[in-house]
Amino acid sequence: MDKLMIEGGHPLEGTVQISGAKNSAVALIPAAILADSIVTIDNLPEISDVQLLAELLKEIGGEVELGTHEITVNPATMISMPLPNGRVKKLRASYYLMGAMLGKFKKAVIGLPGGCNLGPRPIDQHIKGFEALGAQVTNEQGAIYLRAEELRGARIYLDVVSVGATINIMLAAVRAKGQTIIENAAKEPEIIDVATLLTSMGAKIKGAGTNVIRIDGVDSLKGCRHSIIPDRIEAGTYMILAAAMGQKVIIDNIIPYHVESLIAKMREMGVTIEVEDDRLLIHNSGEKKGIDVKTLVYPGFPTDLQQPLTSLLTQAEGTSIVTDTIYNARFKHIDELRRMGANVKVEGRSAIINGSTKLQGAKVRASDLRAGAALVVAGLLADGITEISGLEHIDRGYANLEEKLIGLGAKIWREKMTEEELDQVKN
Ligand SMILES: CC(=O)N[C@H]1[C@@H](OP(=O)(O)OP(=O)(O)OC[C@H]2O[C@@H](n3ccc(=O)[nH]c3=O)[C@H](O)[C@@H]2O)O[C@H](CO)[C@@H](O)[C@@H]1O
Ligand SMILES: C=C(OP(=O)(O)O)C(=O)O
Repeated sequence: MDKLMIEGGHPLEGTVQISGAKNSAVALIPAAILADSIVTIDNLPEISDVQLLAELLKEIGGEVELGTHEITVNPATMISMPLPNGRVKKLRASYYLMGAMLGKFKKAVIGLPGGCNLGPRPIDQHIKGFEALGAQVTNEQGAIYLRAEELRGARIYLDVVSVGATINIMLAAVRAKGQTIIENAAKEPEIIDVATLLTSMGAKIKGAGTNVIRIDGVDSLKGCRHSIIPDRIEAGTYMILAAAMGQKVIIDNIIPYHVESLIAKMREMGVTIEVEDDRLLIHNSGEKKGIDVKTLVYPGFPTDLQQPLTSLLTQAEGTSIVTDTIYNARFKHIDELRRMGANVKVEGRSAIINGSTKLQGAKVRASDLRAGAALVVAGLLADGITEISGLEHIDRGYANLEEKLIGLGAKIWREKMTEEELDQVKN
């Protein structure tokens, strides 16, 4: 097992290319199950969630070729094999196998998903949607059993705005008889991306990206080629890194509109940002002001950027308050930031950050994906060496992290953990 080593204090300069979106890729790959012929997806991020999904599609008999930036899936030989545990627990997005396999085979057995531990992450709205479409759903010993004689379109109102439930219901509904209407749907760009792929496959979907999505079911779906949208959360992470340590950093291959909420909040802090067609230029503008941030569903400020932003706010003058309205336990990075000298406390769903504080390198642990990103930001800011363990979380969502950061001038590398360190992680 490796740890990430960062020698802090080196300024960043240059251009970073943003990869395809994790949260699109992990839905698009299961969506390929629904086709009758070959689906090719490009601009694929090199992350472990993608590798796991490729393996899961092979487990159900798919012919899958995973290249560096492209995946080809031939679903013709797939069968509805049960996937009760193993790989499904290693990522959140394995829940999309439920919608896709229910749509295609009218039956599926899938273990409960894993993913970042951010407090309770129920899937009741997914199940409510599948049941409304006519499926019988039971939870037996940690696996969800889904079965339907036939799927029939239905009107489904989501009690909670959920990205996963919106996409999962869409995946099943494209093969249902008649019309499905999802009300109070989530509006994230990744939902539009999935709808675009499904439409290229022959699905009839209107309203993706708004809070009402209408789907007219079709009898079959064909293969196609699709290119994934840029990862707005990876882009946001590099924007934060640039504001923390950059001289002049260009964040390239993005859709600036997708990161508007972060641009607005960073400008409020006093960061200078120039917006161009598909890139942003971030200049180091010296002193930063503390701000208050509340995470919301899209187009509000994304919860997935809350943790890395907290690290940047340790460098802002005055008090900042970061409130997460989406998850109730997304502050596991705060203890680690405190270890590095940050003046932060958690009260309920808010982190209260007093700055600015000089951070010191320390041995810290990433408890989840974006906690890892927060520690990378802190490590680049800190004096001395920071050692980050828990890299399996970071690798779920950041493609070629060290390569990209070294390209900007950072001093960052991986080292094997010692026996003693491995023992500490196990205990
Ligand atoms: C793979 C993927 O795309 N992950 C993203 C997705 O996660 P995920 O799809 O799991 O997140 P949701 O949008 O579903 O969750 C939003 C909120 O709704 C609650 N909820 C959700 C479903 C449900 O059936 N019942 C329920 O109560 C959740 O506990 C959470 O409080 O959206 C989150 C919110 O933008 C992001 O943080 C994750 O990066
Ligand atoms: C929470 C996240 O991922 P997941 O839903 O896959 O656990 C994330 O990407 O920040």
